[in-house]
Amino acid sequence: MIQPFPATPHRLGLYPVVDSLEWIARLLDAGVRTLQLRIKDQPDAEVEPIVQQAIALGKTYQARLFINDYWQLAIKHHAYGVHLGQEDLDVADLQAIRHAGLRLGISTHDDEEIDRALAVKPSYIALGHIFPTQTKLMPSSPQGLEQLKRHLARLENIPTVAIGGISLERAPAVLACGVGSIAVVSAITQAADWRDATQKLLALAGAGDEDDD
Ligand SMILES: Cc1ncc(COP(=O)(O)OP(=O)(O)O)c(N)n1
Ligand SMILES: Cc1nc(C(=O)O)sc1CCOP(=O)(O)O
Ligand SMILES: [Mg+2]
Repeated sequence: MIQPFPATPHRLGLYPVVDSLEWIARLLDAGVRTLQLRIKDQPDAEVEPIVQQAIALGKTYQARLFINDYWQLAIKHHAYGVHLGQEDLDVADLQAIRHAGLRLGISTHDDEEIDRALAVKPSYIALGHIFPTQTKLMPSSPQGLEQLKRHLARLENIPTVAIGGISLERAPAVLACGVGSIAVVSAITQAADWRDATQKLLALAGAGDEDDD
């Protein structure tokens, strides 16, 4: 029988996804407690010191820092968790991640991908992209809120994260669907006032259910 990945709080709250140590530091200082370091397609040697420092910072704030893609570095430096996409599932050593005690989040974009993700018994399932996004070139169409609701109905027993085009204005409608977390990039990193945007998003989504970590 497949062992489940370690649990996260059921509601992960506001979940910024950022690409630098500077962003990690300022968001932790602003009260964010679930976040992701997402650096794309760089050599491990360049990424390793950033991953290492980000993990150390996350621990200082007792935050839930997920490392995107670089699962070996996440294991080596004892991250809270790893986030993987469907293609990553083809190559990552899930057993090694599980044995190391890291949480695992998995991206999904349709029913088939949800089936595949559930079979791995991850810590959370991400559902995207909900709205059009400028941040990443997506091969699929936006799912919209009705599709999100449909997915959530079958995912009551696992933490869920919505991602893709979630702005401050759209966040209340996404959260009203019952999802436990909203992952955002541009709503914070492209905001005219990132601190104000972060506080407003934290007020809407919360920082996560710290008590049941
Ligand atoms: C919370 C969250 N959801 C989805 C993604 C996308 O992950 P992936 O499909 O692996 O694509 P890249 O981010 O690696 O381009 C994510 N990073 N975080
Ligand atoms: C990194 C990523 N993954 C997605 C998915 O659907 O899997 S959407 C996305 C980008 C999200 O950025 P923004 O909040 O700026 O739209
Ligand atoms: Mg990935």
